Amino acid sequence: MSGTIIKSARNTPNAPQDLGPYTQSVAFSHYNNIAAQLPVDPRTGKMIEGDIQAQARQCLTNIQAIVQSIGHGMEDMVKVTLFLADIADLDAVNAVYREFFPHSLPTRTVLAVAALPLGARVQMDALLSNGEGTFPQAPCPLLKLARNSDRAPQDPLSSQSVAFSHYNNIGAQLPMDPATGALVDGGILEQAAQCLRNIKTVLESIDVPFDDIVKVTLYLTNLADLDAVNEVYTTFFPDSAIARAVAYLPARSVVSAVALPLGARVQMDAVISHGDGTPPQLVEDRHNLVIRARNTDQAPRSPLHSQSVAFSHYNHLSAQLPIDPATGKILAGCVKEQTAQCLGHIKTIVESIGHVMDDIVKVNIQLANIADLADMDAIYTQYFPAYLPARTVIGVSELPAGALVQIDAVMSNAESTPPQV
Ligand SMILES: CC(=[NH2+])C(=O)[O-]
Repeated sequence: MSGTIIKSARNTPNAPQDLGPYTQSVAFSHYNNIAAQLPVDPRTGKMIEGDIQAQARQCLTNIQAIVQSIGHGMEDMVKVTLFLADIADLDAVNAVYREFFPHSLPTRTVLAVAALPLGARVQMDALLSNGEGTFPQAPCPLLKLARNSDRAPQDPLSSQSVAFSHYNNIGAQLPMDPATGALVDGGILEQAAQCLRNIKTVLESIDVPFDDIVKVTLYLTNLADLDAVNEVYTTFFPDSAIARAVAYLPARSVVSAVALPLGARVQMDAVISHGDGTPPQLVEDRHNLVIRARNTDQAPRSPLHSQSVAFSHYNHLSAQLPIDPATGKILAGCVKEQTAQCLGHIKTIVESIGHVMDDIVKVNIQLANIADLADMDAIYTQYFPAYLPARTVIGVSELPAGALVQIDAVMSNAESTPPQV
């Protein structure tokens, strides 16, 4: 599809530019993907001195500088993901976070991870609404819709769902009972079921079917819980008779967190197709909504997710582990070989649906050892020689079967799926 897609990849000197091979913001269609921001002062290119609040303020100042450099404001934010080195820092970060979102709260996902680049204590990435669009969309005034329901857990610092254009974003749902505001009793099975029930409740509150989910990210504090979570997951997906008939499963990524808010063992966030859109799309468009889930035998298949799920002008790719196609097992090799294997799978999936790597707008990378970052980058840049997507890198405590790296991606989808407006 290269050549028909016009992405807008932009950098400003008012935010850090040279911390890795990424573009600060990559806009396509009605969304703009903001690369993870570290607490680095753009004037020195170095981590700032200071406590966790100073670090949080610098991350948000960098995001604000990027957003303002492209004519937007923080009120246009749809989603923020907040990565902490220590979950105990959350209250301190929240106090700063609130200052940057006085009026309109994006959805939010919070997790503590094993390590962040440069030894930072905090990092944040973001998704921005992009009403002006990129070619082939014409600029038009669009409304962002942030909605909350009393029937799902309330979070004073996150909207439950923020819809814009043809997508809706659901903030991370903890296994919280909305009636008590506390975690549900029980173990991982009960917690996983409550996360999914909360997502379902949020969707019902805005009259959106569960199978309109295109991507789910699971955050687990212990990967040994994954089989139990999957057991519950498959009782929720597919949901409707139509989705069961085609065995529809959203794209999916699993992230190993060191800790989650409230001491939860699991949380989940989701990206939703939004057939009715926000104005000027028509509610009637919902009836023509097409979600295109695709798999190729040339890349690892899973009974738990589709390799790629396209809707409207975006396509979501499931996280790719460095699975060796010859053995079906994690490639026995160093991080460079494993990175090439993950990106090789992504390239195969991308090409199987008629796209090229340059159509990718955002990449998320999990490293088992953050010290592998430079080696991973050495391979990464070979896959993006001409243009660099926005990007987020985290160090995780664990990856399945001892893998060293896992990578997922979001891709522009200029051909679109109906409704085409
Ligand atoms: C710092 C960052 N966003 C990256 O991808 O290396």
